[in-house]
Amino acid sequence: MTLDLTPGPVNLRDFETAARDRLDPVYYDYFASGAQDELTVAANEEAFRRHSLVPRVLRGAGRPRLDVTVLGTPAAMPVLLAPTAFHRLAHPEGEPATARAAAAAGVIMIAAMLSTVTVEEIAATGATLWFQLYPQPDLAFTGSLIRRAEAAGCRALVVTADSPALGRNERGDRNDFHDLPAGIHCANMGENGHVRQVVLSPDISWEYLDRLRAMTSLPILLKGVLHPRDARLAVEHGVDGIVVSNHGGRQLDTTPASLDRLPLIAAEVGGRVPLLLDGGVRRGTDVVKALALGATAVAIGRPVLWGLATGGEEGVGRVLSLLRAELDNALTLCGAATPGEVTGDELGGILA
Ligand SMILES: Cc1cc2nc3c(=O)[nH]c(=O)nc-3n(C[C@H](O)[C@H](O)[C@H](O)COP(=O)(O)O)c2cc1C
Ligand SMILES: CCCCC(=O)C(=O)O
Repeated sequence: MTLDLTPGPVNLRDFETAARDRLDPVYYDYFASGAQDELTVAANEEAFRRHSLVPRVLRGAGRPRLDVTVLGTPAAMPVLLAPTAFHRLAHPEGEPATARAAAAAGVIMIAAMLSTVTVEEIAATGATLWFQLYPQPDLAFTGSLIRRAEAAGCRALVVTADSPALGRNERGDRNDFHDLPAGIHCANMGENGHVRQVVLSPDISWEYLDRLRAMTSLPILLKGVLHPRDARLAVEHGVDGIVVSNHGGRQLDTTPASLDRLPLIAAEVGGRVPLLLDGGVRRGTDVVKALALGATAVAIGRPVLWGLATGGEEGVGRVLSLLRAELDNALTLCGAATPGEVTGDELGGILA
């Protein structure tokens, strides 16, 4: 017997390296890549580096509490699992393994419409779920998905608005990766023995959103907002929350970092609805910066996939516990007692 003394991943970036070592390179590229030159992918992480945190001292704040409630859903920390498609490409157990880890960590998982296991089976893990929807032009079908998500116990609907078409992914082109492998399919899209194609439609409009609003009493979040005027329109159209996001740089390349849009959107929305932010969150300090700039919570996409690819449920659990420990440490060092207490006052200037 050999004793394995390798420490294993100690932060979220280490998990990417570990996952790359294990994954089929084609699937690694699918998860890691962004659109075209991947400028936005890089910008998302870079934006966090440009901000500094200025701690307050001697506040006697005690150990911070990390729990939050977002649109009525309690969570153990202000970090959600962003919706990401096709978890069975990362691990044979797929989304249920992710969901079990989310449940153990007490965090909200946004289940992707394009999951490789049905929303009912993901919900059977007992995880707290929200459901992400790509609005389908077929409203009746969209309605049936919403009914299923509601029946499965999902507590909010996250409508992805940044995908009137698929972004141009050149790593996928180089790898000729355009179809799921045999045995893996979009499980929620099954209908009378065949699997429906997902439609990403440029015809979806605010009017469609009004129809969705009338179809469910679940809170609706609009995901993929970068322009303050769209944030205002979203509020006017009765949306309950906004996810400031550029889809992890996978849709329109050269969009600004989502973090850089957050203050503008926070100013426009003025606290009328909670804001979530995703894109490039890799550190507890990143979470604090997003909170300081106006987010109620953040979501992480790729790090969850790296955890899943590396160690299934345990890997995702480790990613979540590392980020939790980092957030706890960062809040403590900032002198903050709760996530809600972090304000712009805690944030230094832009260094770049
Ligand atoms: C492999 C992959 C698949 C994704 N699938 C979806 C999806 O099905 N629906 C969606 O709204 N966003 C999807 N996203 C975007 C994420 O929800 C999120 O916006 C993004 O990953 C956040 O950036 P991060 O990966 O830097 O944390 C996907 C992202 C990745 C990396
Ligand atoms: C057809 C959409 C694919 C899932 C997705 O959103 C992504 O890979 O970014």
